[in-house]
Amino acid sequence: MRLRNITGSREVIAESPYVIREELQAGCAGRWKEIFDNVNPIHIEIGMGKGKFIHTMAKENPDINYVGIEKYSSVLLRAVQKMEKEELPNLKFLRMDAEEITRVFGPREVSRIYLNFSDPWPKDRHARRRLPSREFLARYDVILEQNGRLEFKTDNRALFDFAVDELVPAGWTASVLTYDLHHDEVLMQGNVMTEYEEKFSSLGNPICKYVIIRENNKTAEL
Ligand SMILES: C[S@@+](CC[C@H](N)C(=O)[O-])C[C@H]1O[C@@H](n2cnc3c(N)ncnc32)[C@H](O)[C@@H]1O
Repeated sequence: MRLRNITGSREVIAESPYVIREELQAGCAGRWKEIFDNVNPIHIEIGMGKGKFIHTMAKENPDINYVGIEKYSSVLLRAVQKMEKEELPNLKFLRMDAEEITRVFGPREVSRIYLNFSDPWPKDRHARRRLPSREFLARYDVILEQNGRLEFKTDNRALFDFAVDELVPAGWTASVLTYDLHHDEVLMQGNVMTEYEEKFSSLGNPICKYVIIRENNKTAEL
């Protein structure tokens, strides 16, 4: 998702108490419990778009800290605007490219990562930009705690097949996998719909999902 560039979006974002300013991001690694002022688990969504999913999750789960990550300020602006009448101390946003994620989160600092309807980057030469690619899995390996969890859902079957194929070379194994989430009574329990999920499921597209519990990540051996 890339909205037309909105003049002033960077300035509005910088003023929001929900957004960690870009010049402060590198100083967050290893300090997230201090930032939230509690020891609750940290769950992050990478590529949050306009933020419906993470906003709902933060409201429903006050004992979990949420960090939403979005690359484009024009998109993040929409999430920030929704927060103007809200008070959610367990939610923060970062405007950044997730390629830099190990700069902003320390080893084992994150309990759960959500990838929802990630951009497909259909050209082969762009495969490493896909958020469930092996290059990104290696980054997630560093920041996820032992027994941390990665959840990925999409309606794009080609991207999902790619994501599943990337698991073995990265040394990961899916604990749960479905090609039709919305017809799976068990997995649908507690499912929070994202903006893209609402849009594409209403068109009749089946939603694929995998869940991974990461038992033997590299940082777990530190
Ligand atoms: C297709 S949208 C999905 C939005 C939302 N997760 C949903 O399901 O409705 C993907 C979002 O991921 C963001 N994104 C893509 N690559 C990213 C990256 N490397 N770092 C941070 N955000 C990224 C895009 O800007 C876009 O807003």
